[in-house]
Amino acid sequence: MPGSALGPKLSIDDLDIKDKNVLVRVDFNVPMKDGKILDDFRMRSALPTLEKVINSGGKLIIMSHMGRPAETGYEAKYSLKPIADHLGTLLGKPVTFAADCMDAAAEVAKLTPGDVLVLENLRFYPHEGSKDKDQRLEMAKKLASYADLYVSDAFGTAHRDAASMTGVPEVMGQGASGYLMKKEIDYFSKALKEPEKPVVAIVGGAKVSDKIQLLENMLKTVNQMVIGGAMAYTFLKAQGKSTGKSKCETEAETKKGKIDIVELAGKLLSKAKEQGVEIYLPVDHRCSAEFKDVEPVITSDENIPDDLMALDIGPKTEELYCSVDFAKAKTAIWNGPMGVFELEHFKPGTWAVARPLADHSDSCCSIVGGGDSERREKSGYAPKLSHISTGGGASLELLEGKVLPGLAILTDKP
Ligand SMILES: Nc1ncnc2c1ncn2[C@@H]1O[C@H](COP(=O)(O)OP(=O)(O)O)[C@@H](O)[C@H]1O
Ligand SMILES: O=C(OP(=O)(O)O)[C@H](O)COP(=O)(O)O
Ligand SMILES: [Mg+2]
Repeated sequence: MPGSALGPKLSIDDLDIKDKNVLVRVDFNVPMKDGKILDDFRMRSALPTLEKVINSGGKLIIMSHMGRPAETGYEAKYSLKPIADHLGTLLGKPVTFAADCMDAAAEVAKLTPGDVLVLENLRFYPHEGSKDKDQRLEMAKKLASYADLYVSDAFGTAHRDAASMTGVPEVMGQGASGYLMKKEIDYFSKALKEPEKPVVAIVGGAKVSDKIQLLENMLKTVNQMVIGGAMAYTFLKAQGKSTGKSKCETEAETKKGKIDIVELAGKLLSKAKEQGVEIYLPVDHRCSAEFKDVEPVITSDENIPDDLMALDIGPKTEELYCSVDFAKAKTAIWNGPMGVFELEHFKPGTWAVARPLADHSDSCCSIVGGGDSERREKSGYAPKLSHISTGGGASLELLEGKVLPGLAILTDKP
């Protein structure tokens, strides 16, 4: 497991913060709807690190991405301004905002010890997530110019080789981990080093092209894999079922170019069979003609009619998924909701999976990850879950055995 294999990293506690400009990369990519924050779990989780900088007399500069802006440049729905305002409430002090993350020197210069500045969404520049390292470094140099010290608390983004994650510490020649990063890595080093078997993985959500590529290696570790969310439709397509108007990803961008993930899903199903891993797929769905919170149409089987989109697993699937042997499982790893649980009518599937996990919490170590995890926590089952992680893709990559670039780049403890 990389966290432990990499050895301890320089910590925020090792830094002399007083009067220094401290640039902290956080993952404030929180779920939003109509400019409102649906779940601030990721923000609250980073507060100890932010408060440490403030209370140590540092000048705090916070940077994050938000969403996946399609075009480069400003897009109101992905602005971090509402996040900066909410952070002011959480910290109980004024938070200033730099409307252009690459032109923030004037705002930085105004900071006095204990002040807080939030930079606008890093992904408004293509450099942040560019495949071209030089382009990433160009941005990293600018960001690094604002600060004396770099701290990463963005566990949820640690699997991304982005300008702000790997470029800035490379340019500055220094990078320390914040408290959230350390807490997550410490937890996963123990829990995933040798996960107690049988292991059940529950995989859903919307980032299908990213996450499907992690499943092949996970087959080595898991005994049962329960699939929901949009991930399910790529698998059903591979089985020749109809997926209607559902969000069904068919291609993924990789370092070697585009790959066909329907084909990959088919291969995964055969491989799972060979390796004795049971894969569970939906046998019915809750659907709608449009992406709206309306009374669902329930399909009679796994096929989705052409004029409908599936937005949640159906009642028969709920029953099937509840029959998974959670009583026997010793470890359960859950990433991504079973449906669009932001919408009232499409949350039952996600809640249905949370219930058996909570019921078997005495015998099974249950780890839930992702930007939406806490709303699963709000289902009322969370107090019984073992660990709620701020990282979805990041925790899956750890489970798969990958080294997270955003962690590897941090300075080793002397
Ligand atoms: N059937 C579906 N169709 C479209 N989107 C879905 C579906 N099921 C789940 N989602 C969406 O997946 C999103 C979360 O996906 P993802 O980011 O991959 O998971 P996580 O943040 O838990 O790692 C939620 O916003 C949810 O609305
Ligand atoms: O929300 C995130 O990941 P997650 O949805 O897998 O938990 C992170 O902020 C990373 O975002 P990205 O997957 O758009 O790079
Ligand atoms: Mg997410």
